Amino acid sequence: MTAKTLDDLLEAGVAGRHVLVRSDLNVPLEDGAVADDGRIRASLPVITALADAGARVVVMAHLGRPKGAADPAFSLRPAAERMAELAGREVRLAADVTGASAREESANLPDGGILFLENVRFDPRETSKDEAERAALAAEMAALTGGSDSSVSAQANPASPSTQGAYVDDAFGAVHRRHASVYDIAGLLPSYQGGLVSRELDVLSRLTGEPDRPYVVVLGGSKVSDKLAVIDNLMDRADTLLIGGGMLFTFLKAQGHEVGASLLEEDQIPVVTEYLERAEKGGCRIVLPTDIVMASAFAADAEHEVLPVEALTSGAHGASALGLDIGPETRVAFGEEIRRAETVFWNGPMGVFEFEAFAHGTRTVAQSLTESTGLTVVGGGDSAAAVRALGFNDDQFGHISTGGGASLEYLEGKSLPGIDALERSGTGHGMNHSAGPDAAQAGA
Ligand SMILES: Nc1ncnc2c1ncn2[C@@H]1O[C@H](COP(=O)(O)OP(=O)(O)OP(=O)(O)O)[C@@H](O)[C@H]1O
Ligand SMILES: O=C(O)[C@H](O)COP(=O)(O)O
Repeated sequence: MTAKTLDDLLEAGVAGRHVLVRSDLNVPLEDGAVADDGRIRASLPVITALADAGARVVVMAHLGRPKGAADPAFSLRPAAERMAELAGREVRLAADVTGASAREESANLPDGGILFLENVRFDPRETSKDEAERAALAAEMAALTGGSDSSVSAQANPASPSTQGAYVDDAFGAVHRRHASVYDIAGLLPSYQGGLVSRELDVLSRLTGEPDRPYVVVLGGSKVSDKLAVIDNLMDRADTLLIGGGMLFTFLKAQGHEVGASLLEEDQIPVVTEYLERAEKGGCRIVLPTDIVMASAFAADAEHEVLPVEALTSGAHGASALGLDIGPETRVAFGEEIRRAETVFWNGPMGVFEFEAFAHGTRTVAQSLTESTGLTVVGGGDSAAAVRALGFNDDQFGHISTGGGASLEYLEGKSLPGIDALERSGTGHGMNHSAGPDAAQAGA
């Protein structure tokens, strides 16, 4: 089962047609402005390629997690404005998702025009667990492609080839969500995989297939339980796992060390112990830090000292001390492992990089990736933001995944609803397309 791609759609011809594009424009904002435009830049090529080919491009995206109602703090306006700057052309923004404004703006969109719908999560049906609710919203979204007669559903509309709509999913960061604009919509229109999704899947599949060795996975961050399933899957594939960030303290605790007030997930200790035993029996090496930066408090200016891991056993550092970064000896060791690797996947900062005093581990890992001659992949929203905040450029890495949860779920071997929906659409199974040239293609 393969999904149809953007090239298939461009070949079929898009001039004068409405094309709904789902993008992941979930970017951090600071004082109402876009703080990191990585996801906007990554979404630009598909949108401009369609507009350049004469499509009427209707972009759907979410921002943050508003509570199913319009909330100006989560408006896509800053993202639309940034997109307009980057694209050097007008980008219009509807005042709602599928309401009167969206219908009117969409109907009046000229060939080559770009329209953003408002944050799709302003409509509670977008993320609803109720399939019928999601389906109703998806039908309204699909109807936006039907010209001015928005009351005609996409299924019922025997649209002529010149007006028939299409759907492109380019939101890799959201493909793990069973949401109306990601999943349900693909059952209503001829659907295509965007170039960003194709590229992400292409790179990430090299990590689950036959990666060049040594294959080193660097894991950090703060969500220990989220990442344990990834460790389970990757232990059979990677040669070495380097463990840093908040998650390392559950490993140290499992080895009998005292970790004070450091991040700890006590209930995961048996799981972690099993991983350490599995690693000892051969196969994958799990490399833990040999020294830690212990701080007196979780603060940018907290007093701190470097302690060798053995010194943690006595608990002399006190119950309120907490580990906020890997130490200098560990930085050197991790750096060497990374530079020797032919394939590196990194997810999760090594320390609290937001505080300069505890950013050294993350900076060293990022620097070492840039010095590696192999394939280097950075995955995870915070990890991508960290490398940029620390002054690195995207092109210093083989690939910076726009997906956090999505890339992890992919590496865990989970099926991704957004991808499944496109593949089903590609084979025509369970689809309900309107007639037209793409309907024939979708059933091919
Ligand atoms: N020792 C530590 N103690 C507490 N927090 C830590 C520690 N090391 C790293 N962190 C925090 O981990 C956070 C990032 O973790 P997370 O697991 O969310 O990363 P990610 O997977 O890249 O992001 P996302 O989940 O958004 O895709 C950062 O905010 C960082 O400050
Ligand atoms: O930031 C992300 O990982 C994606 O945009 C998905 O966002 P979500 O976790 O709120 O669904």
